[in-house]
Amino acid sequence: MGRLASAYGQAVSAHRAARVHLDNARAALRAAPPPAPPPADPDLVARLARVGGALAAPAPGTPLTGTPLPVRLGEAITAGGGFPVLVPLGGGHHLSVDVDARDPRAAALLRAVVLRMLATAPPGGLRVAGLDAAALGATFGPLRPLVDAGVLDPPATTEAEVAALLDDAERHARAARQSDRDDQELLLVVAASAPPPREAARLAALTHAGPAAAVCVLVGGWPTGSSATPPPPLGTTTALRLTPDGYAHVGDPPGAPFSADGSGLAVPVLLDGDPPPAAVSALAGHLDAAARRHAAVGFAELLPPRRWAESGRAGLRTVVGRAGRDPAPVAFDDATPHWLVGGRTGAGKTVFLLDVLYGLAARYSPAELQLYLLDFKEGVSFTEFVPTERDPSWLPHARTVGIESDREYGVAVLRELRRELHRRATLLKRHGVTKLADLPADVPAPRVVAVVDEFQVLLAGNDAIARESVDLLEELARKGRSYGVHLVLASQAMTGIEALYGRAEAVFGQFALRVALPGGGGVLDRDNSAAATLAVGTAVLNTAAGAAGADTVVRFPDAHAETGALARLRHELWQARPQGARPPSVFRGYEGARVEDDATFVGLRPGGRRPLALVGRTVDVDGTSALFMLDTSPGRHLAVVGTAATAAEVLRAATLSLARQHRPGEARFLLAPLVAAADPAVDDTVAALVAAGHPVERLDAHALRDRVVELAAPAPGSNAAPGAAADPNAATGPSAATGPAGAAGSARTYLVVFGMDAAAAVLAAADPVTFRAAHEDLRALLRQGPGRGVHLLGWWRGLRRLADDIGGTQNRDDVACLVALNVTGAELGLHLGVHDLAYQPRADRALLVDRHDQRVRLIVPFTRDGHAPDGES
Ligand SMILES: Nc1ncnc2c1ncn2[C@@H]1O[C@H](COP(=O)(O)OP(=O)(O)OP(=O)(O)O)[C@@H](O)[C@H]1O
Repeated sequence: MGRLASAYGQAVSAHRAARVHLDNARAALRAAPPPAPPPADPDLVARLARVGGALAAPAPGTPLTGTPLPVRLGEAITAGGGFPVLVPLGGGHHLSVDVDARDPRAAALLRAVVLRMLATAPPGGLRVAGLDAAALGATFGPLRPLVDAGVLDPPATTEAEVAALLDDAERHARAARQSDRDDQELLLVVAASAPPPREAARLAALTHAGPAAAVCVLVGGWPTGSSATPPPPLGTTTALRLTPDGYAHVGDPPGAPFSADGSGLAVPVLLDGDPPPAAVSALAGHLDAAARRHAAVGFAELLPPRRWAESGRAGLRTVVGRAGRDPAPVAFDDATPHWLVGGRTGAGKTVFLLDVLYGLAARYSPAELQLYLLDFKEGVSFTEFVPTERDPSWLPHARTVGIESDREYGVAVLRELRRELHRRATLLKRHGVTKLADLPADVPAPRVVAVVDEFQVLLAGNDAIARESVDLLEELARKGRSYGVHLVLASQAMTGIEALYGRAEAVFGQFALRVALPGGGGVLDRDNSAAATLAVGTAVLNTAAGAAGADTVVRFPDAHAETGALARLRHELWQARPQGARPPSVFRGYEGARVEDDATFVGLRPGGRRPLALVGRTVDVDGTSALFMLDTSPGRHLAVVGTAATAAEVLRAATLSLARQHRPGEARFLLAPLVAAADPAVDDTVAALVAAGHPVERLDAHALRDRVVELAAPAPGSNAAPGAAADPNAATGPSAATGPAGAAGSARTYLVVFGMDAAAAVLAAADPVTFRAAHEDLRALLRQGPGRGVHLLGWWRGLRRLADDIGGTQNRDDVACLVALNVTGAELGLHLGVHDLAYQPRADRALLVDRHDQRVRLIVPFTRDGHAPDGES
């Protein structure tokens, strides 16, 4: 109230100042008395007095769009005395002056009217846009403080700027007509001079648009009366003509004429002059503070009065900020099932998504809403939704969260969503309905919102991942509407995505809601420039898949600036989580994997029938353990291939996981550290095996050869010989646990070779007596060893060397378990005889291939803390 009173005070002082000016002007004119006023017309005087009474009336804060506001232009000079002259402006009424603002009287009048209207409008209720090609903006110079306060746009002076201003005004008019409300912001277009014919016609059209368009035009240089090239007619406009004697003639205001015959006010009018600079500054200061208060949208505005009170059955709705002074709603429903969000980096995309996600999470319980969150960029977009050491809370709606995700993880999430679609299809069929909304109320069916930030990463490159992603996105977009699965695809660049193998329309046609943040105009139609001038913190929402004319500009709160409020809300929702709720499965692309943290590893116990060799964490939705089952089939051996020293880490993890499945003495471990790069991993493995009580033997290349020969053709009577332990899978009970390290009684033998290729020469050398190379024994061992409980786990530093050892790629099934590190997809495809193997070698990733069950998986290989990911041997 205080603010309003003060605004009113400003207005009154501006009026007073104008009076002082008037008196001064009068004094100046005294020497040249006014033209003889017409004989006193009691009727006119009475009418002017009535209108004059209204001058005191306009209360500050009066909306200017619904009904016109009487605005003072100056004082009528009559024989009976002076009266203020008021004309209606706003509410669909306009003003023209016959000379342009290069005439100081016209310029001063335009400025005075702008100031009066600003002083009367509610804060944020009036925006002023100026055109001044004739004086290059000088007309608006004295109003500079209003530009700084953000209520007056810097005047348009060039042809392009004038055209852009008119674009903006027309957009404003269309949007206002659509929203059709009384308290709509009024756009005051002040043309200091008439623009060229094309633009003049557009300006004139605005005056015909009616009150609902919420535009008021003040234009100078618009001749009245006859002229060789008459300008386009204006609608609902009071025409002002400056007369050479220093006075003005005021035409009849439409709807409230001064004259009965259309001749206008019959007395000369002394126009008000410039408002004093102090009044301009004071008003600007007031409006600036008010505008800032008005512009700041708080995070609290996005939240509902009660948590989890809404049902998502018919769709999801939230508030994302403000459009003008109103809450800006957004929805995932039949009309806008999927969203496409664009904005250059730093435009506030993450903030916008956080606003939406928290808004939804506060309205809908986890029984109504599930979130799948996927981010491909470096950053922290969704980290706050997952538990950390510092903050154990998580968002109970979140099912999966991918941070700095791999493309393979992205595809895994999309596949999981497709499975969800299929589950829902079955559910709907069972209930005989075709839409989620038609399911009986007691059937739980939460809506799913899947957010993919920087989704263009998924589609980059013409590879198998890109092709599968497009297929999945298309299917999800097409069926998601009926099944309550909604996509939000966000990107900083739409270029390149448009191609989408010619299926852009099939995919993006379903994305009815477009959100353009600064620099994100690419999500709108080519001819829709609504996002061209956005500032950070604002966005264009378009509900017609980007088509021009369906745009709403919204301001959304800076969630990053209110981390405390966000954390409080998250904790509140976390505390309210349903009993038994599990935290989301999290994939952090930058994080290594430790076998000691693996749930399967922790659960391993002696006594299992088929030992598992754990090698890493699968890049999938649940981060499942990547493992091989070492059963008795020929070829159940592990080859880790590549020059990266990570291979030694993988062998360590595999060995330690196998060791957990045997009681001391049930298995023996023969370790051959043949390359220096493996030494730290070997030492650690040996220490762990010994500490667990397992027999361990270290071999050099020659000892390795001897063992290979021995294990390929075991001595009669050895437990490892055929027949003695016919089924090693069965020989894991306590009765089989005999003998110390290396004893013949071991039921399992693991030959772990760190740098198998370093033994190639020794294995290839022919025995001087038998002329047989140990390579042949190796191949026999590979085929027959598993049946006798003997498995080889080896690191080969290249695929060629592996192929040489096994006797050519045709024997590839003799080492059926493969972990490929830094070998190329093409090389690997050649080795495996597989075309189109999408694998890009990179740090901290490996490809798991199991020849026997046709498994191919991207994994994060197990390493120890401090292991340098791409350390090459
Ligand atoms: N509504 C807002 N009001 C004020 N500042 C904002 C608003 N939204 C975002 N910002 C500011 O803009 C900056 C960038 O925001 P944000 O991190 O969301 O951008 P982004 O588009 O996700 O960028 P990137 O893609 O590079 O991560 C932040 O510093 C943030 O505080």
